Amino acid sequence: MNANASTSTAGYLKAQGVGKRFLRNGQAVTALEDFDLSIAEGEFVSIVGPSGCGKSTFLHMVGGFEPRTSGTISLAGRPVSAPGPDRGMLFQDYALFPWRTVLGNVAWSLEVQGLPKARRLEIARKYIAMVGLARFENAYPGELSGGMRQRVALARTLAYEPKMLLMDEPFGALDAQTRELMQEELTDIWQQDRRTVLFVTHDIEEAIYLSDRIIVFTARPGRIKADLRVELPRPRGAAIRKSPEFMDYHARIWDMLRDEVLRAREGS
Ligand SMILES: Nc1ncnc2c1ncn2[C@@H]1O[C@H](COP(=O)(O)OP(=O)(O)OP(=O)(O)O)[C@@H](O)[C@H]1O
Repeated sequence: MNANASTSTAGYLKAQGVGKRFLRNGQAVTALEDFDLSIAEGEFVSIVGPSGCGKSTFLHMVGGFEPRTSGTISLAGRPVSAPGPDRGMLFQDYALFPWRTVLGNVAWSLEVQGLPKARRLEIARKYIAMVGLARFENAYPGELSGGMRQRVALARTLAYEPKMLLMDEPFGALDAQTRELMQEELTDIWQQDRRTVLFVTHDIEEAIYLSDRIIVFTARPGRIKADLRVELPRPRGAAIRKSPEFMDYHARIWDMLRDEVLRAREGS
């Protein structure tokens, strides 16, 4: 993917002065305040932070699902004001249609775009194969494990080829072993076309394993406490998790996060 001529690669996704206030029981809750973030095209960026610091709120604003109270967000030079096919969202709950097969679920987003049937099936099959489910294209979600369902959801999001993937704790509901395997599959898939990704997680290890950059949020209102580049080589095999460099990143990030988690607890 090439950078749009009118956009510097560093500012592919650009958030400036973003703020969000909610009203809860008549009281204003400031989730984010004067928040700036710039992401380059093709970067895999994770956000970690204490519970309630505004991570999901930010992701939903980038997705165009949540209106901002202040500030601007643009993607590839275009202002973000509503959801669009240039951004693909993936959540913890797969939100698959139980009455559709794997193929039917993945082809659905292409149906919405009005693609002819033969083309829809061709693209859907390509992404189903990419997530390793070619043998299951006629299975229904109820016949699949949680990890397989999340792979279907990933294939469905990839199938409409968004410029940017927005992932909110996508592996949060999976058991530890499946989660680790899904992380490995996601990096393999990501390496094929290096789409821009913004990934929210509570799991420091997951963030280090997947990311080029990790943004550590403060307790609410969320601000950037640290912006760390992960200088681990790619491709990253499972063994990298045991390397001293990996453990050093883990210790540094947990040190920064611990204070914020404590602050968030005191404030809640
Ligand atoms: N629709 C809403 N109405 C009122 N308050 C909200 C709403 N959505 C989020 N909030 C509040 O905004 C703050 C940030 O929420 P958000 O879900 O973005 O946090 P988070 O960092 O993603 O948390 P977690 O890690 O627990 O998912 C929280 O205090 C939350 O209660």
